[in-house]
Amino acid sequence: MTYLTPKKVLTETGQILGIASDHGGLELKQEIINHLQDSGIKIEDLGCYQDESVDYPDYAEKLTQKLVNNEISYGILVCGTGIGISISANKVPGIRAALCHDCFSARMAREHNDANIIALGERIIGKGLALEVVDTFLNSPFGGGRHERRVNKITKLEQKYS
Ligand SMILES: O=C[C@H](O)[C@H](O)[C@H](O)COP(=O)(O)O
Repeated sequence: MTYLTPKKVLTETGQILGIASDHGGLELKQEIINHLQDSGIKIEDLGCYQDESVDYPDYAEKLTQKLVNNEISYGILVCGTGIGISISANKVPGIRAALCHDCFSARMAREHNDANIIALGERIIGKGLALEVVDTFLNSPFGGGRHERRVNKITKLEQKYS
């Protein structure tokens, strides 16, 4: 079985990519939105919209709810480190949020883990690399095969402990 990249899914079907951040990720969120503007991908910005201090679990929830309701197909989350917002997102069944600050991790997150969200930390990564990491995530298909068996086991763990 061959799998499509997130970018192909999003551009060929018109499905939506969600993006959200807390105040610590606000600037990088905007840079990512600007970068993807001419990519043919429809983006929904779920906030935050101002630099006043907010709580990252609230924005992880806004985005993950849309994903589990099939209103968006993939997501990008940004906070200061990417840690809090990815931990929060991964509490939601069906979410596989991968914190990635390099292109190899971004590719593996898709190929091996079928991640549906990439998380980044604005206080950790520069804009140039962050945009390449996002592009790598969007252009990497799931590998299937042995990885599918393992991803199915992640789902089983969620079912067992929820
Ligand atoms: O993991 C958490 C994130 O990095 C937050 O963006 C960070 O904790 C916010 O910190 P502060 O309230 O000091 O801006």
